[in-house]
Amino acid sequence: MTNIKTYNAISAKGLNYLTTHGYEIDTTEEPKAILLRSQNLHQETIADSVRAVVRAGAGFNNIPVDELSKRGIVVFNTPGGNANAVKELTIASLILAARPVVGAIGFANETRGGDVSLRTEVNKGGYRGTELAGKTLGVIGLGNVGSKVANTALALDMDVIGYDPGLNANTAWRIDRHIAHAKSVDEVLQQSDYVTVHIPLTEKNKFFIAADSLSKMKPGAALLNMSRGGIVDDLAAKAALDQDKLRVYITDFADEALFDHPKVIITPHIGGSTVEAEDTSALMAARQLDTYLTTGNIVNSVNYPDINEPFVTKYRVGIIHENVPNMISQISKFFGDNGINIEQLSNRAVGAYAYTLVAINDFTDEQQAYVKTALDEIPHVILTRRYLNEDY
Ligand SMILES: NC(=O)C1=CN([C@@H]2O[C@H](COP(=O)(O)OP(=O)(O)OC[C@H]3O[C@@H](n4cnc5c(N)ncnc54)[C@H](O)[C@@H]3O)[C@@H](O)[C@H]2O)C=CC1
Ligand SMILES: O=C(O)CCC(=O)C(=O)O
Repeated sequence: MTNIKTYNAISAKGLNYLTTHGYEIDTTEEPKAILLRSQNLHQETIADSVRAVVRAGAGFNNIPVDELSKRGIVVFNTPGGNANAVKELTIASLILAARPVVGAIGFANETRGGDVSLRTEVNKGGYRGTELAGKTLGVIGLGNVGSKVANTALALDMDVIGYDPGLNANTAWRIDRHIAHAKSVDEVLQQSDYVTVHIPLTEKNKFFIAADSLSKMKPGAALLNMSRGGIVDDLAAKAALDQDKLRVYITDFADEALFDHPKVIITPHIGGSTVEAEDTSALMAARQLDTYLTTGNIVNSVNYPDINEPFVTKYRVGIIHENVPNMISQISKFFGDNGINIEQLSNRAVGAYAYTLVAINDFTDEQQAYVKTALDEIPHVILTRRYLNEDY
């Protein structure tokens, strides 16, 4: 039985997939993998037995990716699995930023007793809002979430301007042609009545929206942060609200500094909390994990290159190594020197790391035992795993 350690409430869809594929869940003993949502893994000890960590979700700033990469542990996420849920909360937040719905609900509840209808009709003037139609929405980060938010805002008759220097040929097509592409963040900040950020929390993106950027925003603009605490400098946002520069700040990340502020709406990190998003993300996570542990194929890794090839031989050896010259020739020479014929060899690199997947048919028990230890002796090899094709 292969043990998977889980953290957080993982949807039964994902857990059932794993149990029906022969895994045991939530056993802390020698786990082969970890499946989690927002648990802070930076504070956990990760067992030597772990070969993969899967984040059922998009953001992976809660995972010590650099440390795990050095140990040969593949880290996955589930891109797009919860994007629609975050899009819908962002659209709801846009409406909450335009119309004082939260205050109006409170007011309606306070009018109980006496002639309720008269009391609401006479006093409702304080709850007048504005319309989104005709206003400009600036979207920073046009990935899975941001592209959906931008496209949907067009349907609300907003003008939309987006900024994402990381777009490529595969991701750019998702964005409606009516969305203006800004060349700089400043362009977005200066032109938008509403600014929404949909970028990952990385070293570079820490306090991406701080005092300087807030000062470039249109007076009376609204700011939305459904991405992560730490991407917006909350203290700077609070100061901008207090100085009437920013009209409203809506964030999905609670912060002591923001509680009870009349111009702030806080939700408790519920962007991805829908039944559909939790099911989709957990199922994606479970499938990616099972695929890696049984075939060596890597899909949606955030620290190693993806290799996804049909498993048509009896065996495979997956070799995680540093991205340095001469690795492929050393690996193929190793197999040749040990009389093992390579049917296919796939290799890809990303950043400092590379992955080589070697497909084999004739592989004696003796050769397998030797490869398991000796391959790791090649300098710059981090970890090797052998895969058996049960269907061969
Ligand atoms: N509130 C919640 O429950 C959820 C929050 N999130 C957060 O939202 C973030 C985005 O999610 P996805 O769209 O699914 O990720 P994604 O990876 O599909 O898209 C992120 C985009 O941001 C762009 N980007 C990165 N740095 C940038 C910068 N400095 N300026 C402009 N663009 C930049 C990238 O090029 C990429 O296109 C996640 O990293 C996560 O932190 C995601 C899902 C749920
Ligand atoms: O509901 C969750 O697991 C958090 C979702 C999230 O923040 C993410 O996917 O990045």
